[in-house]
Amino acid sequence: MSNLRILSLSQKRISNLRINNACCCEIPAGPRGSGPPGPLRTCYSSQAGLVGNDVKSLHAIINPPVAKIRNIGIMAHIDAGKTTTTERILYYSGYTRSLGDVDDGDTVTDFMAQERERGITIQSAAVTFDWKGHRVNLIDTPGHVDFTLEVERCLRVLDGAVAVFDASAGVEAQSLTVWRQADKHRVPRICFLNKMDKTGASFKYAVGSIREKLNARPLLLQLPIGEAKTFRGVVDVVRKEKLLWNPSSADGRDFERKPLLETSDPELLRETTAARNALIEQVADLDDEFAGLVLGEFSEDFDLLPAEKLQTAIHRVTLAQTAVPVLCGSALRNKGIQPLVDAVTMYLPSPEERNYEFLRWYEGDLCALAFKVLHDKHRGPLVLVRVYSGTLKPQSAVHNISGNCTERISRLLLPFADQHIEIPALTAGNIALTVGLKQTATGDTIVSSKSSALAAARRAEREREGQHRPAGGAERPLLAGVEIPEPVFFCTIEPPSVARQPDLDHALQCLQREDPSLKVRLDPESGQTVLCGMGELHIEIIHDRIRREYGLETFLGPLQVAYRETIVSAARATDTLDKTVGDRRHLVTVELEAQPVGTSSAAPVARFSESVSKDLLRASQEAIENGLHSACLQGPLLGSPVQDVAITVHSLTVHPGTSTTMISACVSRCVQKALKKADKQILEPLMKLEVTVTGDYLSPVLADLAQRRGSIQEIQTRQDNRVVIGFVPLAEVMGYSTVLRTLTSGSASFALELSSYQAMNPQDQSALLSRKSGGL
Ligand SMILES: Nc1nc2c(ncn2[C@@H]2O[C@H](COP(=O)(O)OP(=O)(O)OP(=O)(O)O)[C@@H](O)[C@H]2O)c(=O)[nH]1
Repeated sequence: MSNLRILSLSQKRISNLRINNACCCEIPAGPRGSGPPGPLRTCYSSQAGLVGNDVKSLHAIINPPVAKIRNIGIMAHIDAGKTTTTERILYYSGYTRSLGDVDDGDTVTDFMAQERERGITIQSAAVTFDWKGHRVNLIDTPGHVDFTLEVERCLRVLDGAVAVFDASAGVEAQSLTVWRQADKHRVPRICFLNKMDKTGASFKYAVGSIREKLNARPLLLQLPIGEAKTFRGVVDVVRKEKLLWNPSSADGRDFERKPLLETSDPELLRETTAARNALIEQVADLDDEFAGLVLGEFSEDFDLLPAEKLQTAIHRVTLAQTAVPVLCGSALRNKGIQPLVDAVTMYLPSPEERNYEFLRWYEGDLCALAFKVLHDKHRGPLVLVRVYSGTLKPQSAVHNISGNCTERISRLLLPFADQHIEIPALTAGNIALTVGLKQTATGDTIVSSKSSALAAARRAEREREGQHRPAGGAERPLLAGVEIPEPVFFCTIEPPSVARQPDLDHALQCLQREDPSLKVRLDPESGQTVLCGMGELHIEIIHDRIRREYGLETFLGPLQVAYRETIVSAARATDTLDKTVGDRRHLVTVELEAQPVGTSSAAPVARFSESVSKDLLRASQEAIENGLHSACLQGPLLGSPVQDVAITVHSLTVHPGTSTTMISACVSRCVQKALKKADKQILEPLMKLEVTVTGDYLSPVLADLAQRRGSIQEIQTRQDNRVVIGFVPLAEVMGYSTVLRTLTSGSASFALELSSYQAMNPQDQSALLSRKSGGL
């Protein structure tokens, strides 16, 4: 028991303990650091009684006070250094005993084999650690555009985020995208300007780009001491102290904090005083309470204003999202990470400081969101959940509102990358993995029981009525799910033999539960399975995972762009279906018109003329709409989905006894006839492209883009680089990374993001159609 008591003293010491499932404790014989490098395999049983008098202290670790919890994410542009920053944070928090390195492929959060090989973060891994009395649940999010859904899914459950930027590049395309996503979910943020050691790093430039591109108000809480090669440490503007890292300390653990003095640092002190005064004025402008303080007691001398008062006001301003604290450092050179984690605990909100409106409907009863599903070979599906209210317990039944099913949770685990600690309960504000939920998918809302869901629904409905808001959806008060973007690429996938098709179906089913941006469909003509994904990398990784995790060597067909189709003129059609099945006659006649609609609408808009009898419509509206939808799944030109169309049903006659399936079939066939008659148009995905290139390679890049039907919007100057911003059809940038590497000797980088679907011009459209009909 005495060993367990150590747990209550310092969470850090957990890493020195090894407690197996039978709850016998073991302290490693060797000194700290003598074991194998990498994460420790710490886990303990939650069985009652086993921990005796230490239950209370153990609980403090497992379920810390909610005010001390920080659910945060790290978000940024690809390669800005999120993974390296996370690794440093885990190391300094005591959870890892060696510094992982993305370049050597041994990081904790990039635990999937492909991530290690490719050096990118595919899945956001959730890790939990403690920092100076705070519990931090940290989710490392991927930066590649193919995985924006992962970012979005994580933002949904975060209370705060750290935006990491490359200080030599400032705000890049993908940072802008994630910033907008964080705005949408109203997630308070702090900024970390990483790579201050890199040639070309510029604090001033990076801060300027936050102001201009993100339209945010940066609060400079630090100033760098030196830049690029000379970067040595940072100045804490709030406290007027310098933090210098010991150059002989290999891991950056060792740094000293000293007040700035007139005698030793006159210039730095002057600069810091000016920055502090500017910070105080800026915060006072944004926070009335702080303004009162500044204008009253401390108006004569800001130096007298206690740092704590300024920090509290910065916390409020960060929470209100009227400004963003900015810090800097170099994760790779181990500088600036500890103050960054201090800032996370100091300025980012605890769960109880966020205003989640749905909480009052549950009145303290369980309400949780499943935000990620992982498949573990041994434990089956693991579902990452965030609890918003109430308590989640193992060995208990829960109700999934979204899936309308009741399931059983067998165990609860605190995630530490691929290491997990078993816990006896999960309280509001926390994030953990559940074992046992077999049907729950990403984005599902979990409550204690069906009756609890109904009670919450009634409260939500009453509230809407009270506010005279339109009813709707109140019967199922779901936490807002994550919007799933439409895939832009697809290809066929084949198992190694027909006998392995069920194995492939199983693998794809599991992968889809994990990753809702992956879509799988069956090609009705060829009978082949088709994978639809967000990008080349996305599909490549799915292919790789099927091989590694499910032992299936599959064959992918050529990667194809997911086009859409629409019509540009109206067309009318009539159809009759007359079929006798057994002794039952099914007879339907329909007349309808397909028209283009101006506004963007993925699903067909259904309209009914007055002549369609109301009774008939009531009985068959669902069947008609099913028919419309199925007809629009495959357009007449390429078999791509048809969008931006309205279908008006002018007349409908149905023989008594006709089944609804036959009505759907007749309507579907008739819509296809009308679509065939109309003038048709192919829509292609248009990508927003940002290429960062040095001046000498600008011309070849522009010439190449012109040949790719690209249109250039502007060319910005960013330090020594040129940033080309424009639009280019997706079909023209397949394999662009290889081309760009060759064109620029590997010196350029680019980011792509789906902008819209645009109409192809007639020549390009007929060239595409003849290519397709020629089987090319
Ligand atoms: N010079 C310098 N390089 C850094 C720093 N931090 C990270 N890097 C390097 O930048 C590259 C990308 O780092 P990661 O940590 O993988 O970046 P990421 O943002 O997690 O990348 P994704 O997971 O692919 O989105 C690696 O080669 C790192 O070694 C830094 O502070 N200074």
